[in-house]
Amino acid sequence: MRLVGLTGGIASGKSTVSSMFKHNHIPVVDADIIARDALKKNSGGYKKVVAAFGPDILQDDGQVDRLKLGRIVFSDASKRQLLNRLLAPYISSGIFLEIFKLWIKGHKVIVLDIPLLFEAKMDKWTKPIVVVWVDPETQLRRLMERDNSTEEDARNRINAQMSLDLKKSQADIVIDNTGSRQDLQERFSEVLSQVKRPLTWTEFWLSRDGALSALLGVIIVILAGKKLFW
Ligand SMILES: CC(C)(COP(=O)(O)OP(=O)(O)OC[C@H]1O[C@@H](n2cnc3c(N)ncnc32)[C@H](O)[C@@H]1O)[C@@H](O)C(=O)NCCC(=O)NCCS
Ligand SMILES: Nc1ncnc2c1ncn2[C@@H]1O[C@H](COP(=O)(O)OP(=O)(O)OP(=O)(O)O)[C@@H](O)[C@H]1O
Repeated sequence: MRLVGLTGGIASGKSTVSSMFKHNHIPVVDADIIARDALKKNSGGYKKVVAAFGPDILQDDGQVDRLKLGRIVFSDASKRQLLNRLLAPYISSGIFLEIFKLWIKGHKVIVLDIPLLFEAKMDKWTKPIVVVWVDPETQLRRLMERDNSTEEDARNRINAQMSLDLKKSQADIVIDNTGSRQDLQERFSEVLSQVKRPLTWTEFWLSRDGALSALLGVIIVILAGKKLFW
């Protein structure tokens, strides 16, 4: 099984690229969705975060006010580290559960869309690592346009992550998303052929079909041994 790491900076275009993989029938595990579920009312993560940050982060309906919590953690590194520490067990277990579900279904290539792939040290589980890169001005502009946020909020979120250039330097594959959507689509097509190339033997044995083949082989050897020696 091939676990492809997909990461980048906030608003660099990960979700846009992620939807292109889904459109090409490659399953995607989206860490942002898992992190969102971990904060849903009355979940384990919710209880820990409310206990740590207090009821002021809640809306009238009892759900977490994500904009308010975002303003708190993206302007204070220690509070962001606290939030990350509280949610990390729920996010990583949620990611591995989703991978297992897809492995059982026999998927051979799975994309992990994880914004904090390097920060959470999950890059060691993935190969190749695809980094969606944009220049700082484009990133800031797109983030402010998409979220209708102030420049200060947008800069706080951008600065809360590892430098995008540093992530780019650690990538196996870089998608430069500073151009148009058409440019992105063309670059994605090149990346897709690399991601879909045949599995290596190691990746095959890690897939469901490989594990079943190995199990069948062991059973045949045992049965053949019984017939010959017993
Ligand atoms: C602080 C929260 C509530 C703000 O929610 P909001 O809906 O405004 O933002 P959203 O969740 O869509 O995140 C938008 C982007 O912010 C960035 N981001 C999210 N969390 C973090 C973080 N802890 N550190 C740095 N960047 C982050 C990512 O690029 C993400 O794609 C939310 O981001 C959160 O719960 N973050 C902690 C969980 C986490 O680490 N998620 C990233 C999973 S790898
Ligand atoms: N090539 C492009 N040209 C113009 N706009 C783009 C391009 N690629 C992405 N966008 C827009 O930029 C914004 C950010 O893209 P996207 O949401 O995919 O980033 P992201 O990396 O998933 O962000 P986050 O980290 O917040 O999840 C979106 O509004 C998206 O529509």
